[in-house]
Amino acid sequence: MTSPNEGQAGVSLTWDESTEERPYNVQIKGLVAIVTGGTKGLGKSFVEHFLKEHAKVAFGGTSVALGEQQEKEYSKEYGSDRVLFCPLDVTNQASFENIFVKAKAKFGGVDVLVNNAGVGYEDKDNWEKTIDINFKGSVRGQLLAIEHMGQHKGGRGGTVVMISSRTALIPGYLWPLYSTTKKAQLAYTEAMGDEFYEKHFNIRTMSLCPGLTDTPLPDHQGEHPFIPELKPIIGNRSMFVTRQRPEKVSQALLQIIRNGTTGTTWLVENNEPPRLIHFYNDF
Ligand SMILES: NC(=O)C1=CN([C@@H]2O[C@H](COP(=O)(O)OP(=O)(O)OC[C@H]3O[C@@H](n4cnc5c(N)ncnc54)[C@H](O)[C@@H]3O)[C@@H](O)[C@H]2O)C=CC1
Ligand SMILES: CCCCCC(=O)/C=C/C=C\C/C=C\C/C=C\CCCC(=O)O
Repeated sequence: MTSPNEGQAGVSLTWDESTEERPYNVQIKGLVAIVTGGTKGLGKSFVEHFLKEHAKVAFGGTSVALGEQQEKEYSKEYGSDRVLFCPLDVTNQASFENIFVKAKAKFGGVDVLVNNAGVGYEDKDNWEKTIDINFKGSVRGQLLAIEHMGQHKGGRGGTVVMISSRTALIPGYLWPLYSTTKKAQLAYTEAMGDEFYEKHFNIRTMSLCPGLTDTPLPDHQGEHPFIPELKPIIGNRSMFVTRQRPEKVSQALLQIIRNGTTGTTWLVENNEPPRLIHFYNDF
């Protein structure tokens, strides 16, 4: 049986179909990764970890001046042949397709998509952005990955990682819609992670669910996201939770890209190593 990693840089494996084990051992060095929302927070940390591990990275985001500045800095440190910034809005099909096209033109192919861009709006003026970016943006990314990475279209196959959230597993009352989009993204990923798709496209799809992490995103804690009158009630409570360091999530990301099986869901919280989540024990 052909390996799911066949064609990815530095990888040539076979597997035994009679077992459930998939001997993934993907090398990060030499891979070409796309990271969405890559200029800040977790995305920035992912970009830097890929570069440190000798991968090539196309990163995109809506903060164009910041992204261009970072591209210059990374080029100096890691070489201009290993990094590319593209303005990217994951809600826009042409914009999202552009980063695949540019990455393939510069690097010769794409091996990994990290669907990281995400927001947490819950208020009456902005809530639809949370669905458009977190859920619809992730679906758009998955479909583009199949189109541009799938071996049925001449791609070399690869890996999609959805950055979901602990709140997809245990929804929080402070972020009901955000939790919902993350749960929807998780359900979609589980289905797209079926071996059926892996066999057709040679693409693994997995979810990584971080717990609270030290980035700009959770900074509205202490204020209710859509009912300001609740601020005094929730303020103290939310401050008890320690935010983990972004590099712990990046290390988890690299670990599951190296060894994770398609369709799996991983929780990374409290600065601990990633933990495989087993669903459906009661079914
Ligand atoms: N920080 C946390 O506690 C946790 C974060 N996450 C998830 O991690 C991911 C990254 O979040 P953080 O780094 O924490 O947040 P962040 O706010 O620091 O970064 C989000 C990034 O997404 C970009 N972005 C927003 N809208 C976009 C769009 N339409 N197109 C392209 N890029 C866009 C932003 O410009 C920013 O660079 C999100 O999906 C978030 O839901 C998951 C669990 C915990
Ligand atoms: C958009 C808001 C940021 C969402 C952060 C996220 O994705 C993951 C958070 C993980 C853990 C949060 C845990 C506790 C937060 C502390 C207090 C809130 C209480 C929520 C509750 O009890 O339901």
